[in-house]
Amino acid sequence: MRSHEAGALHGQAGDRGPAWLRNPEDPNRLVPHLWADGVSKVDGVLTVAGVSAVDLAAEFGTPTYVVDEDDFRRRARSFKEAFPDADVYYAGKAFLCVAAARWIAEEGLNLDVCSGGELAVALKADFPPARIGLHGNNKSLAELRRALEVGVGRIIIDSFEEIDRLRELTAELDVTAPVMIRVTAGVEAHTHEYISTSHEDQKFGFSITGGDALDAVRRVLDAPGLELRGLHSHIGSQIFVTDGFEVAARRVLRLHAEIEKELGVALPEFDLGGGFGIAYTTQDTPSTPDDLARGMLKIVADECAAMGIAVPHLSIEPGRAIAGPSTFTLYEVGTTKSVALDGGAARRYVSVDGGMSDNIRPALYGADYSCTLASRVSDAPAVLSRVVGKHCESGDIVVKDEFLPGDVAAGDLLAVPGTGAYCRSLASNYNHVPRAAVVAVRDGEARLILRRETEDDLMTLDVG
Ligand SMILES: Cc1ncc(COP(=O)(O)O)c(C=O)c1O
Ligand SMILES: N[C@@H](CCCC[NH3+])C(=O)O
Repeated sequence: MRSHEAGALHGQAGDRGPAWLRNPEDPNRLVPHLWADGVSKVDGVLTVAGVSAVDLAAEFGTPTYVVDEDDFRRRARSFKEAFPDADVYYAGKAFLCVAAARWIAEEGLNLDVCSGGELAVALKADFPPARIGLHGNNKSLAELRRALEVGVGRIIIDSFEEIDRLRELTAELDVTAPVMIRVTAGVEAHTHEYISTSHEDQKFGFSITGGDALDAVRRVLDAPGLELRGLHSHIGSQIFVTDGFEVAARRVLRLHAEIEKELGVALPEFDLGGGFGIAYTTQDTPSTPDDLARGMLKIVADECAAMGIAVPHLSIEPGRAIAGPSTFTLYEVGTTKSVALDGGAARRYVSVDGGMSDNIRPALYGADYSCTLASRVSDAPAVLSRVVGKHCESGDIVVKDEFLPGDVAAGDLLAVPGTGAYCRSLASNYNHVPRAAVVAVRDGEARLILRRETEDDLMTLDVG
């Protein structure tokens, strides 16, 4: 893992020099760590698990998210193997559909859902409810009721109102709800402000320093239908600097120990959350699950030993680190333009047939991506290019700066790696563009797992 300066924004624009200061990479070769295991180039054509991008575009159209199923499964398994004594909850908000939920179940992971909709997908996939955790800072009564009725394994409480709602619902349904309490440890996660969740001034969790966390613990312990399993801390997403996890673990374990000493309750569990960063560009060098496990398990063990408490049963919630690298988005180029810049330089704009409706992350967080020509070999000199979408926004950027062969033209296919997390799940219908399809590829076979929306789908909602 590379070391970072505190405060740098990783995977977001601004954490590295401008692309034009870097050397262009050979456009006919891939930088392996940005792509799923099964992806390579054969005579310039991108292939995944033995299927060519040209064939995928012909069969499924573009834009399409293409998942290397084995890569997704391998990443899920590698968290399980690195944390053998912990429960690994895949964070479904990163990407969820029935097929993905089944892969997660088959690889032995648990599932974190954060809405009634995600819960419904999990249930449609026959995901065992006891292995599901329900998150959310504003769960509705209906969502809580459904979770209790189907018997989810745990509900992560995020507000005082939720404690009252659960108290009433558990009495009405005559059930006991296993719960965790989400706390904010007051740490800086060194990621984009919008995906940072453990500083004090934000909406998630109960503050430890402000005393709400202990208050929530008392109230839950007082509620007859609630069984408090432990504390939960999630400090943010796309994090590379592991100090944040360490500080948070220490602070939460101190509260855990205080609960044992002051209230006489030894909580059996502790959830460390997710947030592990992935490589979007050549500048990002993420930790492996093994690295993460070594660091996090040691901190927990050392801290518990220092405080004289038993090590609680741990859980983690990786989302992006499982789904993100498994997928690339395949686009077709429609138009190109060269624009003169101050100082005599030019920028080449390459427009593709998707954009912020299938990947809002560049517009929302200034996130940086890379891309490659996927449909042919090219010997044309590389030109600094900006890949943009088809939406009516100048911020509709897919890849801010990339060296692409100067002959890229209408009809070429481009592929953007690392789009498995928070792209389809954050997709929109902006400009009434139907949401893109998701195709899983394994052993030379491509299978549609989420079909493309159609204009008819959009019209069904418009009741005139
Ligand atoms: C509570 C919780 N757990 C897990 C995750 C997954 O985060 P990531 O996809 O960065 O691993 C999130 C999202 O940030 C979250 O809010
Ligand atoms: N949507 C964010 C991550 C949020 C994680 C959920 N709390 C991203 O794309 O980076």
